[in-house]
Amino acid sequence: MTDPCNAILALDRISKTFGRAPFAVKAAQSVSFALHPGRTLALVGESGSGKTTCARLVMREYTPSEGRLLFKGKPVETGDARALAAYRRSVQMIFQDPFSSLNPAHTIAYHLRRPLQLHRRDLKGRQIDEAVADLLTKVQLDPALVAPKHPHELSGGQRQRVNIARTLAVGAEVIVADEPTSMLDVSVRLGVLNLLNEMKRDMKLALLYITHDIATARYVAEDIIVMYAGQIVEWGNVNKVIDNPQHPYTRLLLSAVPDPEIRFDDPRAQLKNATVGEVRRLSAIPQERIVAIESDHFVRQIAA
Ligand SMILES: Nc1ncnc2c1ncn2[C@@H]1O[C@H](COP(=O)(O)OP(=O)(O)OP(=O)(O)O)[C@@H](O)[C@H]1O
Repeated sequence: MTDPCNAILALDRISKTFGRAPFAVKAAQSVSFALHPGRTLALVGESGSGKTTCARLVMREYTPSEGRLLFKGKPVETGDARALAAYRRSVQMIFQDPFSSLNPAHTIAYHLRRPLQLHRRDLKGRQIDEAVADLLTKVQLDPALVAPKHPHELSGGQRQRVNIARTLAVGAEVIVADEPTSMLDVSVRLGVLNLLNEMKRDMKLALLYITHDIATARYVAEDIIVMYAGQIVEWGNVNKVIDNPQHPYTRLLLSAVPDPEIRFDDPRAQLKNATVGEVRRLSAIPQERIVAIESDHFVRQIAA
């Protein structure tokens, strides 16, 4: 997973510390992972584990305290304005709240025309309207119905599809999706995840799917990393990690997924507070040692 060969984007031992000692928060500690075209990497962890910090590092909103960010094998240098502009086009983000990133004063057509005018200068006049229609069709929205509407006239799921279309308009090769369905009705979540899956497959996009919900990771991702207190504690092939979790924190996350076969008052559904506290305490201790369970499944050793 950390092998940057064939990776479009890679984090190489990146750390990010906020504040100064003794109040410093190590939000990311020597984090390494790689994204590949046509694959999804799920980044899973509970609130405060460092997921959003990783997303912001990938988006270059944060500068790493240590480590390197590689794009197509080369370090992304802050001094090179052209390379940085190309990077910002290629690496796009979809946010949790599909409304916040759309301007309520403008139509959906306007939201898609703007990036096309900026990034597809070869397109003129009617060609731009055709490209807008094409983008909306790609995200399974009816262009005639949706293009003239304003964001408030669409459902949450439709708005998220418009946001996905915008990343395509810019020419994204990498999409960072930070909890893209958590604010949507349950009934439309699957549709948006399916769309991301199709785009990954058909357009060879590399996806970083950030979620606190380990249960959805298997649905969209080939690879997974589990994060706690800024450290990646377990990673590898998504099925191997979920079917054979080795780190107590991964087991804790999986045990918190409700089992439809077990009622909440069943003792098997109760998490033991003392155990949970101990798992968290031990998992937060920085650990260098990594154990290979298989060639595509790794776990950070836990303090004894
Ligand atoms: N700008 C900042 N300044 C100081 N501390 C920060 C900052 N951003 C994040 N942190 C701290 O870094 C740690 C990781 O936060 P982060 O937002 O990355 O976690 P997260 O897993 O994305 O959580 P959530 O799902 O709630 O967004 C937390 O302890 C948080 O308080």
